[in-house]
Amino acid sequence: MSGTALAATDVWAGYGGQPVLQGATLSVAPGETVGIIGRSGAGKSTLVQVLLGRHKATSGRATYGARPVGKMSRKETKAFRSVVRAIHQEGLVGVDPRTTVARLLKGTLDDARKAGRPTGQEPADVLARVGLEGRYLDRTLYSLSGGERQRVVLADALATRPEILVLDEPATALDPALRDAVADELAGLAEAGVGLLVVSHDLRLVDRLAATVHVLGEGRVVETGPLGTLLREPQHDETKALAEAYPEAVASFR
Ligand SMILES: Nc1ncnc2c1ncn2[C@@H]1O[C@H](COP(=O)(O)OP(=O)(O)OP(=O)(O)O)[C@@H](O)[C@H]1O
Repeated sequence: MSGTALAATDVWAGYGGQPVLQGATLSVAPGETVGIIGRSGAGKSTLVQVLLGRHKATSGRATYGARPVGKMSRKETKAFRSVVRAIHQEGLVGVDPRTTVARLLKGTLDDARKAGRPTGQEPADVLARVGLEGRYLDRTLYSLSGGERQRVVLADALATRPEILVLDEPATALDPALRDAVADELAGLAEAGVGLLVVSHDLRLVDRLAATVHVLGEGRVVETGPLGTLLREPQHDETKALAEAYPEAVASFR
């Protein structure tokens, strides 16, 4: 499945008949780094959920290669979930907080093996990549600090050697030093060819990680470009509003 793009094409979606996305189109493939910015409530997380097959589009398509993500068989879904990994601001949705770190990572590594992507890694190897020592293996997720948990979430995402990482506010619970360390790790992955789709209000992080940035507004992508260009010379009203909301970021691009 190498080189396969994850794409949204003219996606419409919402909640209880209320539209949020109204014709959103974008894609990310291995070797590409793509950002999504937009005002709070613009639908960034909704678009991510549609791309991951976790929220149904009312019209339009979310596809991985030629396959619609919402219509994969169980086996295909398993393979998809080990190649396209996601990190959310809420952390590990649906995982029992009493699970130990070792158990979580072992489960992920086993799933990757079953999906035909053996990694040859042990949970301790995976943890070491995010700077956590082996003593964390026996800790429950519940007992970790917010920052430790977020690093475990990242370790878990990296465990399957994904081709595309979808990051929805990946660094919110981290202190500045850790945030930089995580950004370094993610930038390194991008250099190694992992595709990144980054959603964040942290424009420094978006600029560091994403070569191409889409502005989501009015339910669709209203403007696209490198972040510096978007903020220095915003064309669309949504981009202008964002530039006004982040004066420090704009100043840093002057
Ligand atoms: N499960 C849900 N049920 C009903 N409405 C929802 C649900 N999830 C999101 N929404 C609404 O859909 C709209 C878009 O939400 P979404 O989380 O996609 O925006 P966002 O751009 O990611 O926002 P933020 O930057 O604040 O995280 C918001 O008005 C939100 O209240």
